[in-house]
Amino acid sequence: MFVLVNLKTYPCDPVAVAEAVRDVDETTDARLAVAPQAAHIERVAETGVETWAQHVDPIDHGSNTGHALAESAADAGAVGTLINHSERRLKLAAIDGAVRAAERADLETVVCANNPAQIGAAAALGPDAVAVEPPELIGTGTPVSQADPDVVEDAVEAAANVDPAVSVLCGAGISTGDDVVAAGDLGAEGVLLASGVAKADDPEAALEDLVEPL
Ligand SMILES: O=C[C@H](O)COP(=O)(O)O
Repeated sequence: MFVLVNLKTYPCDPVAVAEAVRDVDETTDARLAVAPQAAHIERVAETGVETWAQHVDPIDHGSNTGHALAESAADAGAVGTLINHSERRLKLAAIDGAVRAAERADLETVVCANNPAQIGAAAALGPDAVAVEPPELIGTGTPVSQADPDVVEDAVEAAANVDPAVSVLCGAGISTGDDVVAAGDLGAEGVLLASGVAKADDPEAALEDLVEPL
């Protein structure tokens, strides 16, 4: 299972969480990675943890003030990027452009979507993976794998119908090892999570619980 920890803009210490993710990664067969704010990518990557960007824009080098250039994320140490997170939505053409920009910079891609229909559309754009996240469950602590298992199974089916090479993650409310196991049982190859680790009093203990059954 792939466990991707998104730090969003939570007021955690990104390096401390990164070190916790790195240390727990060394204890498990699961693949762990962390997605900090753009300004923290370099410091986080220097810890040795697998580091992802939270977003890149559909742009190339040039006149694009304030945009996130895929090559800059890669230069800072990112190896992948989220695209179209529920909190950073893009229009379809921009999602396509962002996937192409990430490919140009050799970044792995996870395109997020709200529901199975959007997952099918996202898979058609050829990312490495898609992540289904019902927005109403994000940050609630109520795991999508238990509260809305159909959305995960339907997302897995929708992606497979379009492109079986695109793997499926699920996210929203996931904070325990049981939640991750449930996600895997529904066909997800990984989970995207944030508050369960980034807002935990002890992120390393939260991560240990997440990977314990894997
Ligand atoms: O990127 C992470 C997702 O939005 C899930 O967030 P959450 O784990 O806080 O529900």
